[in-house]
Amino acid sequence: MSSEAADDDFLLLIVSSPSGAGKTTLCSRLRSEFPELRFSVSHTTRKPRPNEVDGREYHFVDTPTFEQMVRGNAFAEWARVHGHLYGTSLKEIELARTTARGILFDIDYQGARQIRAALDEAVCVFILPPTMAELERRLRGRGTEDEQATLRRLQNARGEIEHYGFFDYVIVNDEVDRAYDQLRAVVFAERCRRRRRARMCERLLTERRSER
Ligand SMILES: Nc1ncnc2c1ncn2[C@@H]1O[C@H](COP(=O)(O)OP(=O)(O)OP(=O)(O)O)[C@@H](O)[C@H]1O
Ligand SMILES: Nc1nc2c(ncn2[C@@H]2O[C@H](COP(=O)(O)O)[C@@H](O)[C@H]2O)c(=O)[nH]1
Repeated sequence: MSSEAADDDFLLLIVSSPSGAGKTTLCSRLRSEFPELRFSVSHTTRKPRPNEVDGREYHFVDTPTFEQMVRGNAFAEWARVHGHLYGTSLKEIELARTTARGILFDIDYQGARQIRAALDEAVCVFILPPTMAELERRLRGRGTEDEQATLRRLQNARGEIEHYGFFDYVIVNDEVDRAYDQLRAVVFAERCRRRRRARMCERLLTERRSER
């Protein structure tokens, strides 16, 4: 994974949160508004939920397949999260670099740290629930996990929130429209980073008088 090859305009946007805080909801809005950001489809050993499609939400694989990919250095990052394996393949990032203006990762803090270690320009956003009680209400309300998995995710939430200091931006998802406004503002602000404008500045500087 080379960051030198990166186009200076290419945005690597990582969105993380404790389970149930609302990052999938917010990322799906981002994907509609910014189709030029390619969503990174992770591999996971978790079983698909009823509405999930292989290749769309995740590449669903069994544990031996995932472990073989780890041994083959196929992942840019991978981690065990809530008892399952999840990973971002190098191929996902390469595909985004050749077909899109950026990549959107919905990954946990462990993955965010690994991507950032390899690609320093990655922008990391942490989504928080307004309260722990609301987190539980949302997770239970979604109804996708059984009781044991729900408790595990709720128990892991505190340990995840402890990593807030790593992130560049923290957004409290109290009211979804307000939280989304803040997330899209991050995209607009990051697009204006000086390093993403270097090519534009250089072009202006080399423009000849007659071209004005
Ligand atoms: N601001 C909000 N107010 C109320 N409910 C919300 C809000 N944001 C999201 N939700 C709801 O909370 C539930 C969890 O949201 P979502 O699935 O987006 O969480 P997540 O962070 O992606 O969780 P996971 O990490 O488990 O995938 C969903 O039912 C979603 O509709
Ligand atoms: N480190 C990684 N974490 C990932 C990846 N894909 C998803 N995730 C995170 O796992 C949890 C649970 O997701 P769920 O879909 O089972 O609810 C959540 O925090 C995701 O962000 C990945 O490739 N690497």
